[in-house]
Amino acid sequence: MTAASASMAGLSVQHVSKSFALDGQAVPALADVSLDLEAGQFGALIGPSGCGKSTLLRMVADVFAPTAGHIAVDGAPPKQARRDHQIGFVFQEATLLPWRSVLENVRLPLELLGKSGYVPARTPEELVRLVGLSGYEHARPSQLSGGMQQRCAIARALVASPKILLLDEPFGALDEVMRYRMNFELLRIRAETQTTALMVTHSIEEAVLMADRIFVFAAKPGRIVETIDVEMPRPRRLATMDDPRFNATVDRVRRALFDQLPHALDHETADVEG
Ligand SMILES: Nc1ncnc2c1ncn2[C@@H]1O[C@H](COP(=O)(O)OP(=O)(O)OP(=O)(O)O)[C@@H](O)[C@H]1O
Repeated sequence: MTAASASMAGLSVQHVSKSFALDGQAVPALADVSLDLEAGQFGALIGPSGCGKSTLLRMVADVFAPTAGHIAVDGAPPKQARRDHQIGFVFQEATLLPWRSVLENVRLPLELLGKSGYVPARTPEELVRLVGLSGYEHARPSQLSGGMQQRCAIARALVASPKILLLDEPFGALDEVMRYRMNFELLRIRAETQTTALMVTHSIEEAVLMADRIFVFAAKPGRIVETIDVEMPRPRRLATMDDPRFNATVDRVRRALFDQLPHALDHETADVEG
């Protein structure tokens, strides 16, 4: 990739490896991972537990550095992107401050920024409306459902107008109907903000519904075994899931995931069938 195209990119991960020290040994968590997203694209990471999906997200967020390789967020190293508040992060748990109202939680990153004169692209009030929490501005997190808490967390992640939104199984704790509702809400919010997004999920359907590009991981060491472009028009709706291309893509992702474990699955089937 040239310097010019790198600066156009939403996210560039090039030959990234990560090892953790365990009992004095370096244990590889990720090996030679490369992926690209154009600005405004939605990427999904899917793979077995422990294959390093969260580790990759945390390196993009500059929680820690890769052992080898390069990451660029909108052309900048993660450290600089984080300092410039270009990274928004949403976790599986909403991690809201319980003593603060919805609006005060959304406003928090701006207060931490402490930059007088910083004018956000959208005010906290606008973001609360955008995520569908009008009327709940002054509610405490304990007065909200799990889905509403995640809406609040998404608004908080967007308040400093990040270039990239990182989502680590954001709807994993929600029931299935609420998860689909939140999927469509997130698609709508992202379409309005045009933020690049990278989401970890364990749901194949969720990955296909949301993403432009799916990165299928294998474990030990964590690596990408297949990159699948989702050729489905936007906006995506419930009817998108009836489209034959949706099911064809789900099958393709499932094959890429299960090809890693054919013997384990045969064994399971044999057990179930007695
Ligand atoms: N801070 C850390 N120190 C040591 N090892 C770590 C650390 N973070 C992650 N690991 C190890 O790296 C590997 C990948 O973990 P990671 O949480 O990234 O996987 P994951 O794919 O997100 O898993 P899951 O789907 O279960 O959330 C695991 O073996 C884990 O034990």
